[in-house]
Amino acid sequence: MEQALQDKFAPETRCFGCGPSNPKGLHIKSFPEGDGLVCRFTPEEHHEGFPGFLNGGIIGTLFDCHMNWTAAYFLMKRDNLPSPAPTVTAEFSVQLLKPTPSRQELLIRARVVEAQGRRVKVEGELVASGEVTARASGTFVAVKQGHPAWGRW
Ligand SMILES: CCCCCCCCCCCCCCCC(=O)SCCNC(=O)CCNC(=O)[C@H](O)C(C)(C)COP(=O)(O)OP(=O)(O)OC[C@H]1O[C@@H](n2cnc3c(N)ncnc32)[C@H](O)[C@@H]1OP(=O)(O)O
Repeated sequence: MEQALQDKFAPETRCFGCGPSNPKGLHIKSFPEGDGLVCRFTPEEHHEGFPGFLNGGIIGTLFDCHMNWTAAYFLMKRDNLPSPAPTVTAEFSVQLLKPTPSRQELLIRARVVEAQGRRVKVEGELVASGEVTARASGTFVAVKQGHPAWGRW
């Protein structure tokens, strides 16, 4: 199987949601598929909000990181960069449509809906057993040299 973008481009990073090197992180894995990226994530019991259902903040982190990588990968392709652009989250919002079951594999899809310069808008959805349980949208910005995140991935 092809490597996840996080493992291929940023194996040393420690982001709570997507850093492969954070021993306490979620270790999400994003893969290009169709016109966006997909991520499959199986929660653990300590990610629950109530028994059998996922905590809303964890859902937010899944979207935050996966949409961030969607923006970073989009900019890499658009601008012919050697690696994903160093993007940070400027804003994002999540709609929790129904409780998300936590004891199964979940699918998160994301795609770019608008891009201008360094700013990329992304939309995402979380699917459990074929049902969309949450949606999200966000704005991600590629940072310039001098930003605290520059060169830290
Ligand atoms: C080997 C290499 C491997 C590389 C591998 C890379 C992997 C890449 C994936 C990483 C994945 C990590 C995932 C971590 C996810 C976090 O946790 S990131 C941490 C949380 N986020 C932050 O700390 C960001 C804090 N905010 C900031 O630093 C700054 O406000 C920002 C977002 C960089 C923007 O500041 P700026 O660069 O000065 O940009 P600015 O000129 O003000 O705005 C640029 C554009 O964005 C728009 N914008 C700015 N802020 C906002 C906002 N809040 N809402 C809407 N639009 C906004 C502006 O309107 C402007 O739009 P245009 O006028 O150009 O159309």
